[in-house]
Amino acid sequence: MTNHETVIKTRGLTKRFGRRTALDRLDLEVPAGVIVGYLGPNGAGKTTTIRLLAGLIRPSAGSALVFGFDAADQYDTIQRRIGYLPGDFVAYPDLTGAQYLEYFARLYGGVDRNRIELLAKRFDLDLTVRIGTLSRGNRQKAGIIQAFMHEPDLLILDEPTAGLDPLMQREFRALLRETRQAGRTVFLSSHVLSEVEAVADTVAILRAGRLVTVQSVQALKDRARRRLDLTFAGSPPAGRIHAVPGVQQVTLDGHTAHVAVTGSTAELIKAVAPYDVTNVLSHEADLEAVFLDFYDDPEAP
Ligand SMILES: Nc1ncnc2c1ncn2[C@@H]1O[C@H](COP(=O)(O)OP(=O)(O)OP(=O)(O)O)[C@@H](O)[C@H]1O
Repeated sequence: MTNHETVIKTRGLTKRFGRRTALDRLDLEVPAGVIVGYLGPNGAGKTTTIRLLAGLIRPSAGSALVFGFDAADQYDTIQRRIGYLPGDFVAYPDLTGAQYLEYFARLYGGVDRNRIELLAKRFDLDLTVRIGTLSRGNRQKAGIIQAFMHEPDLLILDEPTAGLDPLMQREFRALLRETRQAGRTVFLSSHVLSEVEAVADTVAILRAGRLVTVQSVQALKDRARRRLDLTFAGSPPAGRIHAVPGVQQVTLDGHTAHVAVTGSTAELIKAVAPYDVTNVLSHEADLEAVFLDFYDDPEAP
């Protein structure tokens, strides 16, 4: 597979449930080898999109192509190349983890048993325990192994880290990075911004069934406001700081200037360098605020 391939391509993809439009004319393209985070408030249509891509439901209008095949009509052709993790994953309670994975391995036309065992070890999952008696997090691990074990070219993951403890989330992120490294593609939905920010190349934001924006994580960070506390030996050069492009706000507190700036902070640092700066404290970019702007529906009552 070349890295220029378009893995997912939707055109006017629409899903209605009765009179409710869960997904409204989605146009989305995902190239090979990237991790896309699919974000949106509750009920935005994330799960609906994922189920359309996984061929589980049919669109009311428009189309979803995966590897150039129609996700609804030609799913059998692409099934082995896809790893799918459903969101509300309550599967086969009477099977042990091993039996459950064996069942899927047969569906995928065979999977290297060593790979299953390696993944189970990596995620610290006991495969001899019945799925029904596993904790939520451990059940999620079984689902993750099921999605990754046949090394599919595309992973479609609905809230993959739900229920995982921080250690396992870290392991999962490492697995995602390895997956991208291998040139494979990941489409994952999430509510957790920090988690998407940590792994995704691109974020797509959905609101009330409509795609609001698709941006690189870097572009979002550039948009975000950053706060810097600059402390000077003497009085802060407030006028000079104000004049720097991107500076939004300057508040003085003794020898310290609290500065809010959008985009790069390089210009600001350059501008104050000739003054006697004794300390610089940089706070994390406030991505959350950028997202809330996108989430906020100006047309809502
Ligand atoms: N099978 C269904 N029948 C009727 N309505 C549905 C069905 N599935 C989804 N919906 C509706 O479609 C809309 C989108 O739901 P969806 O589950 O895709 O949202 P989501 O973004 O995944 O939400 P969440 O973050 O809460 O999981 C919601 O209003 C939901 O009630």
